[in-house]
Amino acid sequence: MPPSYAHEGDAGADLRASEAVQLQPGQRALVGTGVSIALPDGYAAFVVPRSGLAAKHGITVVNSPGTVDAGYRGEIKVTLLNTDTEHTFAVEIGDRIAQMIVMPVSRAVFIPVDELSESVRGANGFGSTGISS
Ligand SMILES: O=c1ccn([C@H]2C[C@H](O)[C@@H](COP(=O)(O)OP(=O)(O)OP(=O)(O)O)O2)c(=O)[nH]1
Repeated sequence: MPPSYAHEGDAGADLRASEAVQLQPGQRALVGTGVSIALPDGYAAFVVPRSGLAAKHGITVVNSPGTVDAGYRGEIKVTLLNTDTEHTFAVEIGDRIAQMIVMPVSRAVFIPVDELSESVRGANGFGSTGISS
């Protein structure tokens, strides 16, 4: 089995294709990795694109970041998308198609309140900063 990380210090563990797929321009495909994991409670894994595939070939992950729940025991699959408008992209078995980042996560619970605490930003968003009034 190849090492999980391409280099010491990498945050993302390599996800490799367990099947060969041809991605036509604009086409997406759910690609198997042959990997199943059991994350500890309080952790999640996120499936994210590889920068090199994106920059060189326009290959991305449709649902990036794909969320792998701690309770999931099935095969991790990658929803690859070929954003290139001209070239078909060939995925071979064993190719590194994405990476997986494992992180501790908190689980949010919504609690209804009448008022929220004040902040400098308040309700301003969507490009509201850096504009002179
Ligand atoms: O890129 C991904 C994203 C998810 N999964 C697996 C692990 C995850 O735990 C499960 C469900 O993912 P998610 O919760 O995003 O799917 P959903 O569309 O909300 O469906 P579900 O009803 O199964 O939760 O699918 C993958 O293999 N790859």
